[in-house]
Amino acid sequence: MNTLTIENLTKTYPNGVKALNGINLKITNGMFGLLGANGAGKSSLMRTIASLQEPSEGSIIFNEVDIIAKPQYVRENLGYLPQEFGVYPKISAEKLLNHLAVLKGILNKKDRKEQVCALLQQVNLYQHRKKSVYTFSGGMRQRFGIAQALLANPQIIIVDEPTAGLDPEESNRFLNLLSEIGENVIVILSTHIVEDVRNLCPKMAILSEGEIISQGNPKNLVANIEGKIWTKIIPKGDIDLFKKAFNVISTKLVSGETQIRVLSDHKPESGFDMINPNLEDFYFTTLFNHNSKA
Ligand SMILES: Nc1ncnc2c1ncn2[C@@H]1O[C@H](COP(=O)(O)OP(=O)(O)OP(=O)(O)O)[C@@H](O)[C@H]1O
Repeated sequence: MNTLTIENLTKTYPNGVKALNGINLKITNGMFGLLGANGAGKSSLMRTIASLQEPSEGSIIFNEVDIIAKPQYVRENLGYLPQEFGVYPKISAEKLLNHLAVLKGILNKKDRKEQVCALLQQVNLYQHRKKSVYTFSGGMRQRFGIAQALLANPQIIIVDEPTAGLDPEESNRFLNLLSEIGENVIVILSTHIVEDVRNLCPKMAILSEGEIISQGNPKNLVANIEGKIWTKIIPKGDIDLFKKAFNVISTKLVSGETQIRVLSDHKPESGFDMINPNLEDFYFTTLFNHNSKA
């Protein structure tokens, strides 16, 4: 069993932005979802775990090794798919993966060839192996990204916002691939897409303004708000009135009509219907409660 223990992790950038503020997390094998809005600090946390930057305070222990003191240990065991992969050189996918495998320390030519071939097959890019990644679609690039992250059998895999910008079909394909990676390694999926976490992750945390404001099993978390989420279609111009009168956690357009969702222990007023909450409702409720405390 792999274990990643993060304690009191804080990151303040040189410009004074405190992107992480006292993060505590314990992550074991399986898929862990890290959910947060843009700017919440997800990439900062992922980069710090991947030892691409040092924290200002706190500790990260991976399998009993202090990886801030010994970043090499996590680097040897890590597969990382960053949010931005940068510019791809104009060489074939196969050559590029082979090159990345050398960088990952797979020096035996036969082993390397076997791994590159197996990974290209696993991510369904084998038939495109002679094409340059530069010519790939967004979904194909992300699948290539997973192939490079899986080189050298990593024990911890970090994928940062992997489905952003993918169309639904490509996104599904990518998530299916991710779910096949297995339960024997730690996979951290950082995303702002609630649906991705709901479908894939037995454990999750919500990050907001550099702090973990909730964590647990998605189903158990949603159970906490059962019977407390109410919905109503309202005239668009009345949003502010409802926001003043009730705990409006979210506003959505549904078939051109404005639907609000309200957090309340009892029916707010006539015209409201109780709904079965989903993870998105829990996410918005958590943000709402956090912001009203602030
Ligand atoms: N290198 C940096 N120098 C200064 N500030 C930074 C740096 N990187 C991130 N930030 C700031 O830290 C905060 C958290 O950013 P971060 O990229 O970690 O969030 P995120 O949740 O990954 O959001 P996004 O999905 O938009 O990247 C933001 O206010 C961002 O502007």
